[in-house]
Amino acid sequence: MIAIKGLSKRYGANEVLKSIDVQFDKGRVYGIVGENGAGKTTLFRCVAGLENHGGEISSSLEPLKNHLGLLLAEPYFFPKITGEEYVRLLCNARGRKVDGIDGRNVFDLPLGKYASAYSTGMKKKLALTAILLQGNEYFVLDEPFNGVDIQGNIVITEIIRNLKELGKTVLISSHIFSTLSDTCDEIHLLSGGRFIRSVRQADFPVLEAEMKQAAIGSRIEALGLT
Ligand SMILES: Nc1ncnc2c1ncn2[C@@H]1O[C@H](COP(=O)(O)OP(=O)(O)OP(=O)(O)O)[C@@H](O)[C@H]1O
Repeated sequence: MIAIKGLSKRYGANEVLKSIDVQFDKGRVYGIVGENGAGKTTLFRCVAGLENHGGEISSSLEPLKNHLGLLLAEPYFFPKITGEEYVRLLCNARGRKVDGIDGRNVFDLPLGKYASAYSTGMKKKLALTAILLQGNEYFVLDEPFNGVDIQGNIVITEIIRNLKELGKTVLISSHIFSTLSDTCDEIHLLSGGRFIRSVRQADFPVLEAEMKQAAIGSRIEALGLT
């Protein structure tokens, strides 16, 4: 469980998160949606302990950052480190030995090659593999499906379902509604620094319809296409 109370974050005059209160429970998958710049990544970075912020973030396993795997939307890798070395480095940081790494290479990555030379999708798969093998309890996945091939997306969807069954807590952001409705128990809509809508599975179609209506409105007519 992760409990967030009065979370606020500003960059200079830009107040990105405004006193957010929310709880993320064990064995549940949460989707975070919101338009570009709404603050999803900022929220995730705060949860992962990468940003100073107002308010409190606590968890049933402390310190939270030692049990949390963060998948960044654009993972960065130091040059001259192979995929295998990266996975081992992250696992060692948690005092975890990785045996039979080749057998656990679910995305068939070229682990002997430099990670910095991987494609965008391969980098994401590598970063995800590493946080999975770390044996985390909490997973914060910023746009995990974006840039990943169809097979990879299918595997990631199954992995998320598996994490839920194992009782892990998973937060995901995505700009593709179906990826969230396939995996999440709840979806929170972030706007103006707050969660303005929080819906459970049964109401996902309602939320999707609302967001579609708000997105399209009369914009297409305004284009005056003929
Ligand atoms: N390091 C930073 N310094 C200053 N402003 C920042 C910084 N990081 C993010 N911001 C600002 O915070 C706001 C939220 O950004 P954030 O990246 O969290 O949004 P997001 O919801 O993840 O967007 P997207 O869907 O485009 O990825 C934006 O206005 C952004 O410009």
